[in-house]
Amino acid sequence: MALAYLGSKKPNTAAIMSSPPQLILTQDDLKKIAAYKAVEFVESGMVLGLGTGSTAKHATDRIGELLRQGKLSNIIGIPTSTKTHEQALSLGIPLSDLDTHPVLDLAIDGADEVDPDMNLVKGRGGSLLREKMIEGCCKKFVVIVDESKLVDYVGGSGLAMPVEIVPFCWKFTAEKLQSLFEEAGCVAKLRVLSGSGEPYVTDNGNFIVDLYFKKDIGDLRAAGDAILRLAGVVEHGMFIDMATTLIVAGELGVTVRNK
Ligand SMILES: O=C[C@H](O)[C@H](O)[C@H](O)COP(=O)(O)O
Repeated sequence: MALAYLGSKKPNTAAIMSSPPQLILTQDDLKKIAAYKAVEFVESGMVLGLGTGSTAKHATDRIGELLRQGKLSNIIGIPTSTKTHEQALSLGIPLSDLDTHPVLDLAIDGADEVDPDMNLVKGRGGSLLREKMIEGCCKKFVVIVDESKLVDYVGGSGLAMPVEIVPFCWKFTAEKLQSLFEEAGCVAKLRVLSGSGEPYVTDNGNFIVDLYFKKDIGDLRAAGDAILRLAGVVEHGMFIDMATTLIVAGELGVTVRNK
């Protein structure tokens, strides 16, 4: 059956009525489809990295459901944020941390952007540091996205590439970050809360500076190293060569790609 992806648009009911029967899927449906596909990789006894965000939430819900149904057992989850920690607790998923389980079998998480080489931008939900620590310790890292996340190059969506920084003299660090990528027309903005305008504070007590690029920044490893060399930077949201499997749900169905 053909899958019609309407994103957040309202369905055009007249068009639907006059065309062959189609299954109308929202963007959230696609996220759920990708998430459920990823959970097929989960086996009993695994230590699992539990991602953060609206896509990863579906995967964690599904793991909780399979545990309740007795279809999975002896799972240990390592959550990538306090939000996911709370979700997993509410689902009865046994939890641990990297101190106790420094090697994970599998992690499942969403992404904000995925480039053709499966490099990612993550952290628009603010969880990039814990995600990078945990997903860097996994034997297998399954990334789940709807097709809107696919880009030609990192930063290609025109949306943020987040960098976690210490609060101390954040303007200084933000300016340094912006000038690093002057040639790419970079604009650095401190992430603030929409209501109060106060700085957004991560689970680790840090701030986030969002970098917006007008052009391709080129060599991602060089860019990442330059960012990390700046005192005041904690971590950046480029996940370079970390994903081992990419699951994309889109208009034409689901694709699974391994690296
Ligand atoms: O900090 C947030 C994480 O990196 C998310 O995995 C990422 O922002 C994607 O989130 P969503 O699935 O909600 O688009």
